[in-house]
Amino acid sequence: MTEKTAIQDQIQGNHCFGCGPDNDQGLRIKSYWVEPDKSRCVFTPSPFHNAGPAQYLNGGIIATVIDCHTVCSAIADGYLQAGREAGSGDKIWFATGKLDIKYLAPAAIDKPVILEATIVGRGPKKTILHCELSSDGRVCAKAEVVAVRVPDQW
Ligand SMILES: CC(C)(COP(=O)(O)OP(=O)(O)OC[C@H]1O[C@@H](n2cnc3c(N)ncnc32)[C@H](O)[C@@H]1OP(=O)(O)O)[C@@H](O)C(=O)NCCC(=O)NCCSC(=O)Cc1ccccc1
Repeated sequence: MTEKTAIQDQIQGNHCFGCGPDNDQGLRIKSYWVEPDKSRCVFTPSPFHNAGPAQYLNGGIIATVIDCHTVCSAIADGYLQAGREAGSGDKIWFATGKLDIKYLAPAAIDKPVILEATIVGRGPKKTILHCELSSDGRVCAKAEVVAVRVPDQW
């Protein structure tokens, strides 16, 4: 299930600030399946992504990369569950319904953060994921995300 092409590069028409290849001002994160139901993303912050203290990563950026990594994984999983290649045919689109984050430790601004998302539940209209964000070998945030299926014209 490990793929060389990022999930975001298989999905068409994504202008999202966090993950859209079509947003040239955005973070443009890239996510990859590493196991069935498990995806990974490495994001390298820029110095201006900092929190109040210059050495730490901003909490909103942390939320954005968790949101985008998990929702893109839900979208890619939607294609898998439908037995279709990601991005093929009618668009499968999910939106963030719930994003519940525990910030456990500060993440360094000058080190990559690693995100690992696991699909823990699927319903007809929603996918539930857990995500951990680590920096320098330490878990800095844990999240539960509910991604909700929305119409393709959403
Ligand atoms: C679509 C929805 C989230 C839910 O519509 P509804 O008509 O209410 O949905 P419906 O009643 O059909 O429920 C279906 C199932 O879902 C469940 N469930 C629902 N809500 C919640 C909840 N809050 N918490 C927990 N669960 C919830 C509900 O219980 C039900 O479960 P069931 O099947 O009974 O077990 C709507 O409130 C909305 O548009 N919100 C704004 C979303 C938005 O702007 N997000 C930010 C922008 S997107 C982004 O940035 C990411 C991105 C990146 C790249 C690319 C794409 C995306």
